[in-house]
Amino acid sequence: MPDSTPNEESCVGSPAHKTTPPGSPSHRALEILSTTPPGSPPSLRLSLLSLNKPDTLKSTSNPTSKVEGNVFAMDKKLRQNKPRLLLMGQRRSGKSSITSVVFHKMPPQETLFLESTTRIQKDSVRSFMDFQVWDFPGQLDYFDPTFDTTEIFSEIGALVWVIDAQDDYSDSLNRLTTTIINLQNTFPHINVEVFVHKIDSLNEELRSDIYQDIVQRVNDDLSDAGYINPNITYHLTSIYDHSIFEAFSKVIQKLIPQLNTLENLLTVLVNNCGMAKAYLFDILSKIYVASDSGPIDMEVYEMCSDYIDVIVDITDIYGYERSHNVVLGEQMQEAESSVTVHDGTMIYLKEMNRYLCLVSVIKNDEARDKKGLIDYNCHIFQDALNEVFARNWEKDKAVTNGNGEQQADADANADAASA
Ligand SMILES: Nc1nc2c(ncn2[C@@H]2O[C@H](COP(=O)(O)OP(=O)(O)OP(=O)(O)O)[C@@H](O)[C@H]2O)c(=O)[nH]1
Repeated sequence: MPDSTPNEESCVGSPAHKTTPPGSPSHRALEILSTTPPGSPPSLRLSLLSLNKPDTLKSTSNPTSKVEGNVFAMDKKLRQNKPRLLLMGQRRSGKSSITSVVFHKMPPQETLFLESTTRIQKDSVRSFMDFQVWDFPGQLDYFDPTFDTTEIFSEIGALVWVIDAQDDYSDSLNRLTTTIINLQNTFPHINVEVFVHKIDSLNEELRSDIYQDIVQRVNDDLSDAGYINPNITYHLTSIYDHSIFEAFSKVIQKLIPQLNTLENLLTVLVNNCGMAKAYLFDILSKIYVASDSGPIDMEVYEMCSDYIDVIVDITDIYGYERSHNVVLGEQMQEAESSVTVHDGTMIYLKEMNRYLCLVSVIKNDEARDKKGLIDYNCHIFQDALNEVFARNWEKDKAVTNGNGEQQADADANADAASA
């Protein structure tokens, strides 16, 4: 199983120097572009301290019943283990294409040559959060007594049901509702995410009709079976545009316990820097982990997502090899880049750690002229972010000598082997 972790060495190091160290008087920099009263402490840190508490999947009810026991087990396992995304649906609906495009950078056209999946394909994704993606063969009946359904569904983060919108989807809907009904007894809290897929060749009107039809039929079937307001989210997707990344982002975000914290941090950053929008992206998959509280503009999102490709491509060609054991001294370790496009909009990208990068859009003239300040604020944001995740890779980073990196790689290989 390939390790989908982005390679730290593929990042471009900016020749710029680190700005004023935290704790210096210019900590007030955050306030210069903001309405925060002078002298306030950095609000990013305050947000972090007040919000950095796991707040999902808590249950105080009696764990003796089977269902409640499962909720507890899921809660515990999701925190300790890698949550699983199960990709299910009919044959040729596009499941393997989705994992190949999102997690393996396969160009969409090449999915035409993918062979049908015959056994469960398990991908282990190592990133800001480790998770697994299980691609099920379309014909598999996982409620067959020979399958251990508890084993399959117990550590599940989300069930992603892929429907080919260009085909007759009646059978797929029947299987979907049967699956949900079967799971209701043992795992009632599972997130079901329905991808109404292959919408690229459908016009707007047809997309909307098919979407409505699917939602209606699933709701009707489930309410006939006695389930009102099932926990299902629908997404219109295609591997030929950004919609599949957008949909996967939404699925992954539900699994991040720190999502509220991240969104608050980004909102503070955006407000203080005069940014129009900011996204925190997973560099390898281009899934966005969080964004500020402003509305999502697909055009801006696509621009930010494309910009990551530009930087990663340039890095592949011109980036330098970083030796694990060399101290970089004053030089910034993070990639950083900005470009101003035809309408004066600035796109600003900054690597946050080996997995995540911040991409923001700045339209405000005053803000654009104060890039040094934005750099500084992003450093504060970076510190806060790394505290939120407080992960092993940060410990590795701190160990600039010794074998920290090799140990991390060994861990990665061990994980991949066991997956
Ligand atoms: N037009 C279009 N075709 C797609 C899209 N996604 C996948 N396909 C095509 O759908 C076909 C089947 O895709 P697969 O990914 O192999 O389907 P699968 O669900 O994994 O199939 P099984 O392995 O048999 O279960 C391929 O020819 C893909 O190129 C999409 O978004 N739009």
